[in-house]
Amino acid sequence: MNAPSERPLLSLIADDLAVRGWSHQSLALPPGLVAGLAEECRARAAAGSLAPAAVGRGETVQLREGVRGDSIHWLEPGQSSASDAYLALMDELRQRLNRELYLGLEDFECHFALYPPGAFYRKHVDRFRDDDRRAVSVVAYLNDDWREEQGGALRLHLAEGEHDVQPEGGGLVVFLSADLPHEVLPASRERLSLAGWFRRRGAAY
Ligand SMILES: O=C(O)CCC(=O)C(=O)O
Ligand SMILES: [Fe+2]
Repeated sequence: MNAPSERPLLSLIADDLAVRGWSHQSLALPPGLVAGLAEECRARAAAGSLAPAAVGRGETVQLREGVRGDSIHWLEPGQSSASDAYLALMDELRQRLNRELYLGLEDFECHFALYPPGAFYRKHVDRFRDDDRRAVSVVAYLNDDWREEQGGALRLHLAEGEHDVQPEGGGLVVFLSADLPHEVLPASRERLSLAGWFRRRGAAY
């Protein structure tokens, strides 16, 4: 087994980001972690602690069902062992990206997202107009046995055309937040994920 500092997966992601600005790794997360995170997300949903997601930030924040239909819960350190394990892995990735790509990533913010059947997130970029700290986006999927005909793909609008990623449990998508328009297509079943952002220090106003 590789020591954490040697994890080849993290280097693959760094290489992809350097070469083309995005990376998709299937089976990136251990199955036990995926199961624990999915269970936590469902339990929080059942307890009513997911809130309808907003669009924008600060004074421009808006709830827009016509834009995105997911409900979310922000992760806090110490909230559960599964969440802490995920945050620890993300911190390893942050350090690796800084070491290999000199990105100067300072912190990570991340939320569970639950898209009910039919929900979608229209084409967007993740960097806010009034806050440019988000540098790298990371989405982890928590869905067992996803089938393509169930919809729910993450559609990346790349310079060379569209590329669809299925939200299969354990998969991880990483991309440069400022550069890549993307959208979540509606699905016929519930769709669980973690969406997060590595941030640089910056002048938010
Ligand atoms: O869940 C996904 O595949 C992407 C979600 C997304 O684009 C976002 O939350 O900004
Ligand atoms: Fe996004």
